[in-house]
Amino acid sequence: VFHRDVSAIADLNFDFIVVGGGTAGSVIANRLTENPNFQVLVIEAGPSNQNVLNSQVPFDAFSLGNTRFDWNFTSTPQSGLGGRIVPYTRGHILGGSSSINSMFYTRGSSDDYDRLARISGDSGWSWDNLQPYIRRNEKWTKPADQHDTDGQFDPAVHGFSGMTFVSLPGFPQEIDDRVIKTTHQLNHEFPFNRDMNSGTPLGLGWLQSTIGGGTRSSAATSYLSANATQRSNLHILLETRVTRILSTTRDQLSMRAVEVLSSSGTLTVANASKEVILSAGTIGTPTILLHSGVGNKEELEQLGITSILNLPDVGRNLTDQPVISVNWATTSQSPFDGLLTNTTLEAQELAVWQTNRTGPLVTVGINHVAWLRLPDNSPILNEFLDPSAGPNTPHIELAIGSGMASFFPGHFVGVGAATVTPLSSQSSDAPLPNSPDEFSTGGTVKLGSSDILAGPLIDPAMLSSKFDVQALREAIKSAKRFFAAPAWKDFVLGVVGPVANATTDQELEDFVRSTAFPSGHVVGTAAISAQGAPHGVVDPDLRLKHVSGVRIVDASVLPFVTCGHTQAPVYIIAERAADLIKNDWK
Ligand SMILES: Cc1cc2nc3c(=O)[nH]c(=O)nc-3n(C[C@H](O)[C@H](O)[C@H](O)COP(=O)(O)OP(=O)(O)OC[C@H]3O[C@@H](n4cnc5c(N)ncnc54)[C@H](O)[C@@H]3O)c2cc1C
Repeated sequence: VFHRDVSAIADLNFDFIVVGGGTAGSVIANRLTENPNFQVLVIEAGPSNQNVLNSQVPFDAFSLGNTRFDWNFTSTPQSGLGGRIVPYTRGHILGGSSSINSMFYTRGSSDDYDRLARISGDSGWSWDNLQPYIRRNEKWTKPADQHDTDGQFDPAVHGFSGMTFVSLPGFPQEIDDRVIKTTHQLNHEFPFNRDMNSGTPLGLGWLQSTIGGGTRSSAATSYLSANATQRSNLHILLETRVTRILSTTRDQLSMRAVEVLSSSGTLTVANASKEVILSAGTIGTPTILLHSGVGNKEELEQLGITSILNLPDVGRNLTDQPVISVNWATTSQSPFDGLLTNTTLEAQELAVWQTNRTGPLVTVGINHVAWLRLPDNSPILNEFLDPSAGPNTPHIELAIGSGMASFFPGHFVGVGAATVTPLSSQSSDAPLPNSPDEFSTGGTVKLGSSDILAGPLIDPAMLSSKFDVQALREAIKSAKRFFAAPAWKDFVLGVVGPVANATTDQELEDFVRSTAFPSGHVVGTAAISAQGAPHGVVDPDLRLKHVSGVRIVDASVLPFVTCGHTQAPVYIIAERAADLIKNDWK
């Protein structure tokens, strides 16, 4: 049942209130309302995803930033980026960031989850024990062009009856054969990996995406499809912002109420008899907690916010993967090159998409990804403690695409390169921890004022660690080796843009610092830690530490970023969280 006005729920009683109808919030809403005895309210700040064409057409994913479907946050000036302020895109729409993201489906490595189990002291978060939840989420389906996918994935590691569609690329690129040939020619550096979601992502393989039938499959289209939203025990209040969570008894640390700002500007309070579940994302969740007086006591009091609980790690340890892009000119004659900039061709292809959900618009223009480790003898790994979760975990991602995905007209191939295990250190003289599991990054979400409507101050401390810069530098060198393979002879001409003339390490570093941007894979601001640990924000069962009635379920709880894109980990965490909550209220 959808509502747009807070008055519509005034007379209703809820067992659970889910704050944020995003990736995780949609999972929780669906799974809890499978129990007809649970009355659930979801409060989402953004509008409905219904009929938002750009959220449906995969190729249009990039057009959703800087619109009303984005919170339109920006970072604080980043000294690691030469003082630049960078956009901080976050979904402001039902389905949250899953309604606006690039749809890569990457679980990360088995090492990542085993590390989470180690950090939390809860073996329930290990790779093996999460397998049922991975399968509950995933609904593997054929690609839009129905091509033969034999050898392009491993069916044994996939779920076929879950909720969110996952498929291989549904439109061929002219470079596909050359990419695969390169895995043979440069087998040592870029070995073919049949399935990057098997727990061992290293190597180069076919990208899997949350796309089904040529259309984006988001948390809203899967978990909040009509099947769920027709349930009389599920209420979804759209275009309504939660400003704070509030104490409900004289015991300040029982917080089962939320303060809600309606679209017309009035403040009201809604109560949950069982739990409030914060699923407002890595930026939204700490923002709400800080406004509620849960955070660093001293910092909050300086802003005039009454402290309810001194929990200094709220908003700390914000971790994001820095990305750069590098392009090569080619001799291609492909009509689809520059599609993003050719409005006439894109309109024609949109008509094809609208008629039968095929054509180049069924992908984001990337068909392959390479996941690479820095060599064990790399000087970077001598200088820094290896930040990866283990030997099956890459440090670098190269997303490889033809000119289709290029932002300029012309004929190109390109890579989006990321440091997927960033360190972004607290300060250059911060002592090294004893083990990588103890790393905490220097990124933060803070408040600049007690005004509940003032935006958060987002500081990802991007490229503040030399490791992150050096890994990106290695990524560029690796991509150059990739396109120098014989497979690219007579096709690839040369690197374009400012990196073309960058040969020394300093020149490459200058390029990295002047062009890197955040990936959107931001985590860590309400991190899980072991039961009873003095640090962290939530216990292993995702309850807010020292508080009753509040759980956090979203990307903010990840204490470190998994070695890939983060929506699959969020779906997996949310599926298990739903089970934990249901079990607690049997
Ligand atoms: C541009 C971009 C591209 C990305 N590409 C990929 C990709 O290709 N593959 C991948 O795996 N991951 C990708 N990601 C990351 C992935 O989408 C996120 O990690 C994941 O969706 C986060 O889920 P979440 O539940 O934590 O938050 P979200 O899905 O962002 O949900 C939070 C929800 O809470 C709502 N909200 C926030 N504050 C309030 C409030 N005060 N009151 C009410 N509602 C509120 C928001 O509007 C939103 O709907 C991308 C992210 C971005 C931004």
